[in-house]
Amino acid sequence: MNTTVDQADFFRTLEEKSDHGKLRGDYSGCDERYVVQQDWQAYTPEQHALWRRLYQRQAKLVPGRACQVFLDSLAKMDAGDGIPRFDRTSEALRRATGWELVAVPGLVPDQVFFEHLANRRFPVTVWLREPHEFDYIVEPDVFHDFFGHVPLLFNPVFADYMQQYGKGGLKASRLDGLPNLSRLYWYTVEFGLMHTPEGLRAYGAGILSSGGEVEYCLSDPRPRRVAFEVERVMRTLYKIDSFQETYFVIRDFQQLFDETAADFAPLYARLREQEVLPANTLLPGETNIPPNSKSGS
Ligand SMILES: C[C@H](O)[C@H](O)[C@H]1CNc2nc(N)[nH]c(=O)c2N1
Ligand SMILES: N[C@@H](Cc1ccccc1)C(=O)O
Ligand SMILES: [Fe+2]
Repeated sequence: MNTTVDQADFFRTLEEKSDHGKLRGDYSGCDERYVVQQDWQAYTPEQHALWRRLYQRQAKLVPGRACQVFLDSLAKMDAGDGIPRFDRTSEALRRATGWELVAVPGLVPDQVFFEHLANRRFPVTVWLREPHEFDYIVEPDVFHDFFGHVPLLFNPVFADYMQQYGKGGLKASRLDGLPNLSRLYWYTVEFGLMHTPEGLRAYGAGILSSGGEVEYCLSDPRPRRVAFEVERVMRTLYKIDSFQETYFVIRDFQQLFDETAADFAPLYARLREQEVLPANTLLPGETNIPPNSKSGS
Protein backbone atom coordinates (compact mmCIF):
# COMPACT_ATOMS: atom_id res chain seq x y z
CA MET A 1 0.00 0.00 0.00
CA ASN A 2 1.47 3.30 -1.04
CA THR A 3 -0.10 6.43 0.34
CA THR A 4 2.93 8.59 -0.21
CA VAL A 5 1.82 11.52 -2.29
CA ASP A 6 3.71 14.43 -3.65
CA GLN A 7 2.09 17.15 -1.61
CA ALA A 8 3.33 19.96 -3.84
CA ASP A 9 1.76 18.21 -6.80
CA PHE A 10 -1.55 17.85 -4.96
CA PHE A 11 -1.72 21.54 -4.19
CA ARG A 12 -0.66 22.50 -7.70
CA THR A 13 -3.49 20.39 -9.15
CA LEU A 14 -6.00 22.00 -6.82
CA GLU A 15 -4.73 25.46 -7.62
CA GLU A 16 -5.45 24.80 -11.25
CA LYS A 17 -8.95 23.65 -10.35
CA SER A 18 -9.93 26.42 -7.96
CA ASP A 19 -10.32 30.15 -8.44
CA HIS A 20 -8.79 30.82 -5.09
CA GLY A 21 -5.56 28.99 -5.63
CA LYS A 22 -5.41 27.49 -2.18
CA LEU A 23 -7.20 25.11 0.07
CA ARG A 24 -9.12 26.21 3.08
CA GLY A 25 -8.09 23.61 5.64
CA ASP A 26 -5.08 23.46 7.93
CA TYR A 27 -2.87 20.67 6.61
CA SER A 28 0.01 21.26 9.01
CA GLY A 29 -0.92 18.62 11.58
CA CYS A 30 -1.97 15.70 9.44
CA ASP A 31 -0.28 12.34 9.04
CA GLU A 32 0.65 10.64 5.75
CA ARG A 33 -2.96 9.57 5.27
CA TYR A 34 -4.03 13.20 5.79
CA VAL A 35 -5.80 12.20 9.02
CA VAL A 36 -6.08 14.68 11.90
CA GLN A 37 -7.76 14.72 15.31
CA GLN A 38 -11.23 16.18 15.19
CA ASP A 39 -10.55 18.32 18.31
CA TRP A 40 -14.26 18.56 19.06
CA GLN A 41 -13.67 20.73 22.15
CA ALA A 42 -12.31 23.50 19.94
CA TYR A 43 -15.60 24.16 18.13
CA THR A 44 -17.18 27.35 19.46
CA PRO A 45 -20.78 27.78 20.64
CA GLU A 46 -21.33 29.94 17.55
CA GLN A 47 -20.18 27.08 15.33
CA HIS A 48 -22.49 24.61 17.05
CA ALA A 49 -25.33 27.12 16.63
CA LEU A 50 -24.56 27.49 12.92
CA TRP A 51 -24.57 23.70 12.58
CA ARG A 52 -28.03 23.56 14.21
CA ARG A 53 -29.34 26.17 11.77
CA LEU A 54 -27.92 24.26 8.79
CA TYR A 55 -29.29 21.01 10.15
CA GLN A 56 -32.76 22.39 10.85
CA ARG A 57 -33.14 23.91 7.41
CA GLN A 58 -32.03 20.73 5.72
CA ALA A 59 -33.99 18.38 7.99
CA LYS A 60 -37.16 20.24 6.97
CA LEU A 61 -36.35 19.87 3.28
CA VAL A 62 -35.43 16.19 3.04
CA PRO A 63 -38.67 14.38 4.00
CA GLY A 64 -40.41 13.32 0.81
CA ARG A 65 -37.32 14.33 -1.20
CA ALA A 66 -34.49 12.13 0.07
CA CYS A 67 -34.61 8.37 -0.35
CA GLN A 68 -36.02 6.52 2.65
CA VAL A 69 -32.70 4.91 3.59
CA PHE A 70 -31.16 8.35 4.01
CA LEU A 71 -34.06 9.58 6.15
CA ASP A 72 -34.05 6.53 8.42
CA SER A 73 -30.30 6.69 9.02
CA LEU A 74 -30.34 10.44 9.56
CA ALA A 75 -32.99 10.06 12.26
CA LYS A 76 -30.94 7.38 14.01
CA MET A 77 -27.76 9.46 13.86
CA ASP A 78 -29.26 12.09 16.17
CA ALA A 79 -26.88 14.77 14.86
CA GLY A 80 -29.06 17.85 15.13
CA ASP A 81 -27.80 19.26 18.42
CA GLY A 82 -24.44 20.53 17.25
CA ILE A 83 -21.37 19.46 15.33
CA PRO A 84 -21.21 15.71 16.00
CA ARG A 85 -18.32 13.78 17.47
CA PHE A 86 -16.93 11.60 14.70
CA ASP A 87 -15.77 8.87 17.09
CA ARG A 88 -19.32 8.30 18.37
CA THR A 89 -20.71 7.98 14.87
CA SER A 90 -17.83 5.68 13.97
CA GLU A 91 -18.84 3.30 16.73
CA ALA A 92 -22.38 3.05 15.38
CA LEU A 93 -21.12 2.74 11.81
CA ARG A 94 -18.69 -0.03 12.68
CA ARG A 95 -21.54 -2.04 14.16
CA ALA A 96 -23.82 -1.39 11.17
CA THR A 97 -21.55 -1.80 8.14
CA GLY A 98 -17.95 -1.95 9.32
CA TRP A 99 -17.21 1.60 8.18
CA GLU A 100 -15.60 4.33 10.27
CA LEU A 101 -15.05 8.04 9.92
CA VAL A 102 -11.63 9.68 9.83
CA ALA A 103 -11.14 13.42 10.30
CA VAL A 104 -9.29 15.27 7.51
CA PRO A 105 -8.35 18.95 7.01
CA GLY A 106 -10.34 19.17 3.76
CA LEU A 107 -9.92 17.77 0.27
CA VAL A 108 -7.23 15.13 0.14
CA PRO A 109 -5.32 13.81 -2.90
CA ASP A 110 -7.23 11.30 -4.99
CA GLN A 111 -4.95 8.39 -4.09
CA VAL A 112 -5.35 9.07 -0.38
CA PHE A 113 -9.10 9.40 -0.76
CA PHE A 114 -9.33 6.10 -2.63
CA GLU A 115 -7.16 4.30 -0.04
CA HIS A 116 -9.50 5.40 2.72
CA LEU A 117 -12.62 4.27 0.89
CA ALA A 118 -11.06 0.96 -0.14
CA ASN A 119 -10.51 0.31 3.57
CA ARG A 120 -13.99 1.39 4.62
CA ARG A 121 -12.89 4.70 6.11
CA PHE A 122 -14.79 7.81 5.11
CA PRO A 123 -12.82 11.09 5.31
CA VAL A 124 -14.85 13.88 6.91
CA THR A 125 -13.63 17.48 6.79
CA VAL A 126 -13.30 19.05 10.25
CA TRP A 127 -13.96 22.74 9.52
CA LEU A 128 -17.38 24.35 9.33
CA ARG A 129 -18.33 27.10 6.88
CA GLU A 130 -18.75 30.72 8.06
CA PRO A 131 -22.24 32.19 8.58
CA HIS A 132 -22.03 34.21 5.33
CA GLU A 133 -21.51 30.90 3.47
CA PHE A 134 -24.77 29.44 4.74
CA ASP A 135 -26.08 28.70 1.24
CA TYR A 136 -22.93 28.07 -0.74
CA ILE A 137 -19.39 26.85 -0.19
CA VAL A 138 -16.65 26.13 -2.70
CA GLU A 139 -15.01 23.19 -0.90
CA PRO A 140 -16.76 20.51 1.14
CA ASP A 141 -17.02 21.28 4.88
CA VAL A 142 -18.10 19.16 7.84
CA PHE A 143 -21.77 19.83 7.18
CA HIS A 144 -21.63 18.60 3.60
CA ASP A 145 -19.44 15.61 4.44
CA PHE A 146 -21.33 14.53 7.53
CA PHE A 147 -24.94 15.36 6.76
CA GLY A 148 -24.67 14.52 3.08
CA HIS A 149 -22.48 11.41 3.03
CA VAL A 150 -22.58 9.63 6.36
CA PRO A 151 -26.25 8.49 6.50
CA LEU A 152 -25.95 6.23 3.46
CA LEU A 153 -22.85 4.54 4.88
CA PHE A 154 -25.28 2.80 7.26
CA ASN A 155 -26.80 0.99 4.26
CA PRO A 156 -24.94 -2.27 3.53
CA VAL A 157 -25.30 -2.13 -0.26
CA PHE A 158 -24.32 1.52 -0.59
CA ALA A 159 -21.47 0.97 1.87
CA ASP A 160 -20.13 -1.82 -0.33
CA TYR A 161 -20.47 0.36 -3.43
CA MET A 162 -18.33 3.06 -1.78
CA GLN A 163 -15.63 0.56 -0.94
CA GLN A 164 -15.64 -0.81 -4.49
CA TYR A 165 -15.39 2.76 -5.76
CA GLY A 166 -12.26 3.26 -3.65
CA LYS A 167 -10.69 0.11 -5.04
CA GLY A 168 -11.78 1.12 -8.52
CA GLY A 169 -10.11 4.51 -8.03
CA LEU A 170 -6.76 2.95 -7.26
CA LYS A 171 -7.12 0.85 -10.40
CA ALA A 172 -8.39 3.71 -12.60
CA SER A 173 -5.29 5.73 -11.78
CA ARG A 174 -3.19 3.04 -13.43
CA LEU A 175 -5.48 2.83 -16.47
CA ASP A 176 -5.87 6.53 -17.24
CA GLY A 177 -9.51 6.24 -16.23
CA LEU A 178 -9.70 8.85 -13.48
CA PRO A 179 -11.70 11.49 -15.37
CA ASN A 180 -14.24 8.80 -16.25
CA LEU A 181 -14.42 7.37 -12.75
CA SER A 182 -14.75 10.84 -11.23
CA ARG A 183 -17.86 11.44 -13.32
CA LEU A 184 -19.36 8.26 -11.92
CA TYR A 185 -18.72 9.51 -8.38
CA TRP A 186 -20.13 12.91 -9.19
CA TYR A 187 -23.34 11.66 -10.80
CA THR A 188 -24.02 9.00 -8.17
CA VAL A 189 -22.49 9.67 -4.75
CA GLU A 190 -22.79 13.45 -5.07
CA PHE A 191 -25.79 14.07 -7.34
CA GLY A 192 -27.65 10.79 -7.75
CA LEU A 193 -31.43 10.43 -8.01
CA MET A 194 -33.53 7.34 -7.43
CA HIS A 195 -36.83 6.39 -9.03
CA THR A 196 -39.08 4.97 -6.28
CA PRO A 197 -42.75 3.95 -6.36
CA GLU A 198 -43.47 7.26 -4.57
CA GLY A 199 -41.66 9.32 -7.21
CA LEU A 200 -38.15 10.64 -7.71
CA ARG A 201 -35.98 10.88 -4.61
CA ALA A 202 -32.43 12.21 -4.09
CA TYR A 203 -29.59 10.19 -2.61
CA GLY A 204 -26.55 12.28 -3.68
CA ALA A 205 -24.74 14.12 -0.89
CA GLY A 206 -24.23 17.28 -2.94
CA ILE A 207 -27.99 17.53 -3.31
CA LEU A 208 -28.96 16.56 0.21
CA SER A 209 -26.64 19.08 1.87
CA SER A 210 -27.83 21.90 -0.41
CA GLY A 211 -30.63 24.27 0.45
CA GLY A 212 -31.65 24.90 -3.14
CA GLU A 213 -30.81 21.87 -5.23
CA VAL A 214 -32.82 19.38 -3.20
CA GLU A 215 -36.07 20.77 -4.59
CA TYR A 216 -34.65 21.84 -7.96
CA CYS A 217 -33.31 18.38 -8.86
CA LEU A 218 -36.70 16.72 -8.32
CA SER A 219 -39.23 19.25 -9.53
CA ASP A 220 -37.69 21.85 -11.83
CA PRO A 221 -38.43 21.34 -15.54
CA ARG A 222 -35.02 22.62 -16.69
CA PRO A 223 -32.52 19.82 -15.94
CA ARG A 224 -32.44 16.49 -17.76
CA ARG A 225 -33.16 13.28 -15.82
CA VAL A 226 -31.75 10.22 -17.52
CA ALA A 227 -31.80 6.54 -16.57
CA PHE A 228 -28.46 5.53 -15.05
CA GLU A 229 -26.09 3.80 -17.44
CA VAL A 230 -22.41 3.51 -16.52
CA GLU A 231 -20.89 4.28 -19.90
CA ARG A 232 -23.22 7.24 -20.51
CA VAL A 233 -22.38 8.67 -17.09
CA MET A 234 -18.65 8.27 -17.60
CA ARG A 235 -18.80 10.24 -20.85
CA THR A 236 -20.70 13.18 -19.40
CA LEU A 237 -19.02 16.38 -18.23
CA TYR A 238 -20.40 18.04 -15.10
CA LYS A 239 -20.84 21.50 -13.61
CA ILE A 240 -19.06 22.28 -10.37
CA ASP A 241 -20.33 25.83 -9.80
CA SER A 242 -24.05 25.63 -10.58
CA PHE A 243 -26.97 23.25 -10.20
CA GLN A 244 -26.54 20.17 -12.38
CA GLU A 245 -27.87 20.18 -15.94
CA THR A 246 -28.39 16.42 -15.92
CA TYR A 247 -29.18 13.94 -13.16
CA PHE A 248 -28.87 10.18 -13.57
CA VAL A 249 -31.57 8.06 -12.03
CA ILE A 250 -31.13 4.61 -10.47
CA ARG A 251 -33.84 2.19 -9.33
CA ASP A 252 -32.05 1.15 -6.16
CA PHE A 253 -28.58 0.72 -4.70
CA GLN A 254 -28.43 -2.91 -5.80
CA GLN A 255 -28.62 -1.74 -9.42
CA LEU A 256 -25.80 0.72 -8.77
CA PHE A 257 -23.66 -1.98 -7.22
CA ASP A 258 -24.40 -4.62 -9.86
CA GLU A 259 -23.91 -2.38 -12.88
CA THR A 260 -20.54 -1.15 -11.65
CA ALA A 261 -19.22 -4.57 -10.65
CA ALA A 262 -17.64 -5.55 -13.98
CA ASP A 263 -14.00 -4.81 -14.79
CA PHE A 264 -13.81 -1.22 -16.04
CA ALA A 265 -10.56 -1.71 -18.00
CA PRO A 266 -12.26 -2.39 -21.37
CA LEU A 267 -14.69 0.42 -20.66
CA TYR A 268 -11.89 2.95 -20.13
CA ALA A 269 -10.30 1.79 -23.38
CA ARG A 270 -13.55 2.27 -25.27
CA LEU A 271 -14.19 5.65 -23.69
CA ARG A 272 -10.85 6.91 -24.96
CA GLU A 273 -12.21 6.60 -28.50
CA GLN A 274 -15.42 8.47 -27.76
CA GLU A 275 -16.22 12.15 -27.50
CA VAL A 276 -17.16 13.49 -24.11
CA LEU A 277 -20.71 14.81 -23.82
CA PRO A 278 -21.59 18.30 -22.58
CA ALA A 279 -23.42 18.41 -19.25
CA ASN A 280 -26.71 19.29 -20.94
CA THR A 281 -26.81 16.42 -23.43
CA LEU A 282 -29.93 14.40 -24.18
CA LEU A 283 -29.01 11.70 -26.69
CA PRO A 284 -31.39 10.64 -29.48
CA GLY A 285 -33.69 7.95 -28.16
CA GLU A 286 -33.06 8.84 -24.52
CA THR A 287 -36.06 9.43 -22.29
CA ASN A 288 -36.09 12.57 -20.21
CA ILE A 289 -37.76 11.33 -17.03
CA PRO A 290 -40.43 13.85 -15.95
CA PRO A 291 -39.95 15.78 -12.70
CA ASN A 292 -42.11 15.16 -9.65
CA SER A 293 -45.29 17.14 -10.17
CA LYS A 294 -45.10 18.95 -6.87
CA SER A 295 -42.57 19.05 -4.07
CA GLY A 296 -42.48 15.90 -2.04
CA SER A 297 -44.71 13.88 -4.36
C1 LIG B 1 -12.52 11.90 -7.87
C2 LIG B 1 -12.15 11.90 -6.46
O1 LIG B 1 -12.88 10.87 -5.85
C3 LIG B 1 -12.41 13.24 -5.76
O2 LIG B 1 -11.83 14.30 -6.48
C4 LIG B 1 -11.92 13.22 -4.34
C5 LIG B 1 -10.58 13.88 -4.07
N1 LIG B 1 -10.34 14.12 -2.68
C6 LIG B 1 -11.35 14.25 -1.80
N2 LIG B 1 -11.07 14.51 -0.50
C7 LIG B 1 -12.05 14.66 0.35
N3 LIG B 1 -11.74 14.94 1.63
N4 LIG B 1 -13.34 14.51 0.00
C8 LIG B 1 -13.68 14.21 -1.29
O3 LIG B 1 -14.87 14.08 -1.61
C9 LIG B 1 -12.67 14.08 -2.23
N5 LIG B 1 -12.94 13.76 -3.52
N1 LIG C 1 -15.73 -2.38 -11.35
C1 LIG C 1 -14.81 -1.29 -11.24
C2 LIG C 1 -14.63 -0.88 -9.78
C3 LIG C 1 -15.72 0.02 -9.32
C4 LIG C 1 -16.84 -0.48 -8.65
C5 LIG C 1 -17.83 0.36 -8.21
C6 LIG C 1 -17.74 1.71 -8.44
C7 LIG C 1 -16.65 2.20 -9.12
C8 LIG C 1 -15.64 1.38 -9.54
C9 LIG C 1 -13.45 -1.59 -11.86
O1 LIG C 1 -13.18 -2.66 -12.31
O2 LIG C 1 -12.63 -0.72 -11.93
FE1 LIG D 1 -19.09 15.17 -1.17
